[in-house]
Amino acid sequence: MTAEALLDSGSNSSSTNSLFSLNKRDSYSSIVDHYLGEVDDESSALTLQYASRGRRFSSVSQAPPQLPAADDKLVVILVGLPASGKSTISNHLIQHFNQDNRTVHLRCKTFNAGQTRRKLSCRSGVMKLANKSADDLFNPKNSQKKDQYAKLTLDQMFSELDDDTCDVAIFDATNSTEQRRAFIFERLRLYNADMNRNYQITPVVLQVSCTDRAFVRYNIHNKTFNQDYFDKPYEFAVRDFAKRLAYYHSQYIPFTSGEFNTQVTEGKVIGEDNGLFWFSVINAGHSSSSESLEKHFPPKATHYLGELIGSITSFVDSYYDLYARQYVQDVQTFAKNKFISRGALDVPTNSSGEIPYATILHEIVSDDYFSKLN
Ligand SMILES: Nc1ncnc2c1ncn2[C@@H]1O[C@H](COP(=O)(O)OP(=O)(O)O)[C@@H](O)[C@H]1O
Ligand SMILES: O=P(O)(O)OC[C@H]1O[C@@](CO)(OP(=O)(O)O)[C@@H](O)[C@@H]1O
Repeated sequence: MTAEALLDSGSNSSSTNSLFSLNKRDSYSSIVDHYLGEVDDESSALTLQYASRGRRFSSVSQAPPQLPAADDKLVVILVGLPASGKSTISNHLIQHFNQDNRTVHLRCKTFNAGQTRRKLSCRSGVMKLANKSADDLFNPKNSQKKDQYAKLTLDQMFSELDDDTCDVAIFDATNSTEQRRAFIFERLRLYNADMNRNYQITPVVLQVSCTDRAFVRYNIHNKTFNQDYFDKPYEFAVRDFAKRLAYYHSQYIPFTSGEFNTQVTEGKVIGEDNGLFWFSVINAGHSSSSESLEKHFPPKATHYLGELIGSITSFVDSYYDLYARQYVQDVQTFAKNKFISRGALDVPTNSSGEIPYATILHEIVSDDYFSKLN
């Protein structure tokens, strides 16, 4: 099945939104241009069939440890529910790469599907409210619409990797279904098999999960100040985000070793084995993984790839100590407080100009709410 068919299968909705009625093969840039009136002649549609070729990884002796091998790129595929900490942890990963001798020279960039959505659908800067379920992007019935933003973001990512403007690309989306991830892996294999492409890309899955209810409440609270919700009343924002999260829970399939093995096998079968790596951060590193996380090096892995994977391994292993202690303290402090000032925003407050957030948060994101999540 092709990458396009993979994403289209399983989705039975048809959209009337003009963005989605554009030709599937329109690139991110051309669609952004269409909407924002910017000029950019980039085209990154993937239309090829697999064309197997020899790997172009340099041998160990050719690749100085501090420098990227000429044709090696890394894509970090984030997997995790909304508000699990994906964007925060990926920013920390970039900070870590910038400080690690092995990776300090790398140009890292995040490609965020949520930003693409906001850029294209919140043109006034404000997220429009869905009046009916057919307009609600996060309702699983409308997953095809959300997939379009992910596809555009991926197009942009491949285009920038191929233009050599970054070495490590982080694909920041929930990527919460197996079907979505199969699509991404398929796109990566197509890229690697394309004789006209300049690089070879190795995928890394970074699964981020958050099961601690105090962490989830704190994270949702912080989400209500982001670009989707800054203009909306606190209670509305919490309710809307909680609904979004419940939708995601209803279709979330975590990455597993079974899926890992399937993807490794697929790469070998078509002769495009670029390796695959899987890492996991649970509760900001406060909990450890019960699963055996997997590393599959490609047949001609370079020293450079080994250094990169070593750097990510040390990041994940020390994540809590180096990046999350303050966060855990903040969650504890937050759990003790009851009010917050919401600045000049026109939202209901008490007589001191504060929002009784704890009451609202615990009423909506209640223990009952958690127990009903799938
Ligand atoms: N590891 C973490 N360190 C610090 N803050 C975090 C962490 N994880 C989550 N948060 C808080 O939760 C909020 C939501 O996290 P975010 O990274 O945006 O989640 P996601 O990208 O999965 O939707 C952040 O704005 C931040 O305040
Ligand atoms: O397409 P998926 O994988 O769901 O991911 C993109 C979506 O993730 C979200 C989930 O809330 O990310 P973000 O919080 O970064 O804004 C949405 O904004 C965005 O539309």
